[in-house]
Amino acid sequence: MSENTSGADGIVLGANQYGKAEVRVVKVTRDSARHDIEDLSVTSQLRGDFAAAHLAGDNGHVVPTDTQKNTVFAFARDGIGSPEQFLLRLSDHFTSSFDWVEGGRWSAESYAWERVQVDGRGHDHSFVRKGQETRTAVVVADGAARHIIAGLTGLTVLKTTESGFAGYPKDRYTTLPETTDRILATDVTARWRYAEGARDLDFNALYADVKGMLLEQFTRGYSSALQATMFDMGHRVLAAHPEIAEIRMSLPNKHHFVVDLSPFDLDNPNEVFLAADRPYGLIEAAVTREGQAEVPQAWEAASAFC
Ligand SMILES: O=c1[nH]c(=O)c2[nH]c(=O)[nH]c2[nH]1
Repeated sequence: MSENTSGADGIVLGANQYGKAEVRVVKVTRDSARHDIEDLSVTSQLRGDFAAAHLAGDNGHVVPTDTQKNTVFAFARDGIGSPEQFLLRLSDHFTSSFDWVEGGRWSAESYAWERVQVDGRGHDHSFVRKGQETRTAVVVADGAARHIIAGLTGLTVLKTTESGFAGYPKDRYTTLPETTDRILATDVTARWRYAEGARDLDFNALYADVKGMLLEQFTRGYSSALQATMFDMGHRVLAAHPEIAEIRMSLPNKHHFVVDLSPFDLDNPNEVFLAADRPYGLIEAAVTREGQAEVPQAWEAASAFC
């Protein structure tokens, strides 16, 4: 019986990974009376030779998920710095400590806090959760290679004009009226992959800059479709940042329908809308660089195993 075959019936173990999911770690830095806080949900997953555990009940290679969780807390003792650096450190630790760990996937969500304002000044040790987006990071280790994907999700934006949708094909099922003045609203989910070999970047500064560019580009000019606005947002980021190889976005088109107020003898010059929650358009694309090699294994791991 080969190592990954369960028997003579030809049924074999396929790709696998395992670890601890959603380790909620909060690090307070308290070198002075003015504290800082970092708040993460970290997932650690190991890949390598774990066939014996699945096929023979032999746990000799199974670094417990409990140990993976403990390692997250122990490493946080030294500070987190940026989610990307923290995940890189975890990836280096597990792949160098255990011969049979050939790679893995380490991901994090991070939640931003800001100081409570008291008398016009940010409080030393009281914080209020920032209600905007969640920052995301994924490090995939594949032998010596490290794929780093940063991102954000839940960045809700809306513009009340300078958006339209016209010029589309019509068939017998088309009822949508063309418009040159509509609300454009979406929840931005974006992930961007750093170029190979990028390890020592200022990931926090890059994150702030990319988020700012996505927001600013959303405001700019007339949007002929969410597709065009999405491409412009991605283009802006890649043009400014050579260290970013590609960016992918998933944008729900959160429809706002003008309500017909004529039954009440009222006009409605684009002022009263029904904000529909579903169905919604879903506009997704990658913005990348011509001639650049694709790295499907990094993206496969960015979202989920299955
Ligand atoms: O920006 C848009 N893109 C579409 O593809 C589309 N389709 C649709 O019905 N409305 C819109 N709006």
